[in-house]
Amino acid sequence: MESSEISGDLTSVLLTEKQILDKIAELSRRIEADYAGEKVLLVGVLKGAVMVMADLARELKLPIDMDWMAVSSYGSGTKSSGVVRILKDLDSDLTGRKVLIVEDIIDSGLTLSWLRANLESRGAHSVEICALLRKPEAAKVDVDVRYVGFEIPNEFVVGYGLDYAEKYRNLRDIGILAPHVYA
Ligand SMILES: O=P(O)(O)OC[C@H]1O[C@H](OP(=O)(O)OP(=O)(O)O)[C@H](O)[C@@H]1O
Ligand code: HPA
Ligand SMILES: [Mg+2]
Repeated sequence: MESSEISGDLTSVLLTEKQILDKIAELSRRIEADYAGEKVLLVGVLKGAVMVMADLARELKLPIDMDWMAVSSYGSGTKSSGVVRILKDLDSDLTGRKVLIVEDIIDSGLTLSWLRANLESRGAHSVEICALLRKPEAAKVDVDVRYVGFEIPNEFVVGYGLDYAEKYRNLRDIGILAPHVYA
């Protein structure tokens, strides 16, 4: 995307590509220490988590499997509907697996609290969460997250996988979406 096309759509850049990649490296070192000698199943939550998943998976010096699930609670707006739908299920059997859910953002927490319960009910050995971003002020339910990259203010953000109406996912930085875009 041309920066001239989107510069007016962002109020500011919140996190640069470098800050994001440094954080993913830091989280990877913690994950490697916690799962040393074990095989982890990374479960990426489509579509927002594709960039985090791609960078985290390549940064981790651990044997991993990767699988994907697509759930949606936002439709095309900026508010969670609270109703989580499975759009695409996992291919893997979770029995006895050490599962690490990889997410871009925890906003209300509704998606992840539902997803964790869903995956736990499939007989996984453990289900932990790695989320690049969390908005503490937006939490509607408490989610126990082992690995969090950044706590961010309660603003709608886009880029690095995060969209508004399917746009902006390919921005390398994460920026705050200008209210005029969705007003
Ligand atoms: O904590 P919550 O309030 O539940 O919000 C977080 C979820 O919402 C977004 O996904 P979305 O459902 O918009 O789908 P997408 O990943 O395809 O963009 C985001 O990627 C998280 O998965
Ligand atoms: O701030 C956000 N940006 C993009 N997608 C999202 N899904 C939940 N919160 C957000
Ligand atoms: Mg998502």
